[in-house]
Amino acid sequence: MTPCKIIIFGAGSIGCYIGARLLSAGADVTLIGRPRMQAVLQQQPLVATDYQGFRAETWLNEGQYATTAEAAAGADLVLVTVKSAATEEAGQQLAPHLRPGTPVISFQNGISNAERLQQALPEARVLAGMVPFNVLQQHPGHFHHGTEGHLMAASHPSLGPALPWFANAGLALEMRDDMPSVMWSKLLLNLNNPINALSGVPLVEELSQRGYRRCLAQAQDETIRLLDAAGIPIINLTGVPTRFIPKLMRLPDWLFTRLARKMLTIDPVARSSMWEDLEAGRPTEVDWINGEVVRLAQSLGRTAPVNARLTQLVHQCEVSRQAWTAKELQWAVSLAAREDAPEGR
Ligand SMILES: NC(=O)C1=CN([C@@H]2O[C@H](COP(=O)(O)OP(=O)(O)OC[C@H]3O[C@@H](n4cnc5c(N)ncnc54)[C@H](OP(=O)(O)O)[C@@H]3O)[C@@H](O)[C@H]2O)C=CC1
Ligand SMILES: CC(C)(CO)C(=O)C(=O)O
Repeated sequence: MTPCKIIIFGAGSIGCYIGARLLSAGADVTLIGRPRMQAVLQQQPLVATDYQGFRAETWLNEGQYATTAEAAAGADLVLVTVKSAATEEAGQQLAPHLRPGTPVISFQNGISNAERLQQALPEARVLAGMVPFNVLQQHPGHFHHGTEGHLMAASHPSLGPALPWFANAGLALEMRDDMPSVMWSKLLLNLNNPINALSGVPLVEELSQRGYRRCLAQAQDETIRLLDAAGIPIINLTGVPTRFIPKLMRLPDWLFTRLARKMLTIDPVARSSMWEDLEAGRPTEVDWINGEVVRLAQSLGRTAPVNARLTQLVHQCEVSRQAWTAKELQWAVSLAAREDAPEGR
């Protein structure tokens, strides 16, 4: 295989998991992250597990973890795995160290991260990427992949040397020519992030309650209408056709649990990355998830009251840490939709 120096900028859940898998396949990987993760990984191996029984433990040597972007010098590929609020800073720190044309994949949720990263890294070739699965840091240094799906990124010849390393690591990376559709279709699934974060319970427990599912269905329906108006095709990323998901969400619990058995084969401990942010007292990515829907609506001269309300509730929760029962949240979301409806509708 062609040697390929892979830098992962953002040693958190996604960065450490992907890094651990690539390292376990013998890839040349350096993680760039905070000193607190470095301290953990000096005391114990980096552990990656998945829901299918995979487990890898890797003791990192000195060169495999760095706390500053200088370590990115000579990179053949950079994966950016920081949260959306840190995108510009990541780009600014990496910029002086990358060779012109270096491929950089933004493995981040939301719509605009790759574009924002490209602005901060004008000499690099920034490509949008998509991580469909959930990764939770179960213990410090132990990253667990809890749901199905494979990685996708914008197709580009510069990724050629890296692809066999991903395949060997059991992390298929699919090249796509329709990333706007991939990213918006993933965002439709991420609309559950604020609901999961506000519920305060694991994903399985939240999705088992119809009230929470109805909130998700309302946010998704609102977004699908806007995507149709904007002419952005929606693709299927799970076993259930994406357009059918809101209908599935509205079913009564007894029927939902029967029909969505596969969707609920999520690890009982898995939660959304937005819940993790709230729990850690960090600002969330809600402005880059529901906020993108509000901006899309504005660009079309329309409104997105459900997504606007969820954005507002998450910002409140960043301060108050108030959890919402399914009934309370459903009431708040329905009220927002009704207040926005023109008279007589
Ligand atoms: N977790 C998940 O299951 C999934 C997440 N995603 C998406 O992937 C992206 C990454 O998420 P996730 O891995 O959960 O995020 P994490 O917060 O776990 O990881 C990001 C890490 O990068 C660090 N970091 C940020 N800026 C810098 C910097 N300048 N220098 C060094 N380290 C830095 C952060 O430290 P600090 O916190 O101190 O800033 C943090 O440790 C997000 O866009 C998310 O939405 C997509 C699919 C699933
Ligand atoms: C995988 C999924 C959809 C899990 O909620 C996610 O993207 C996240 O947590 O940010």
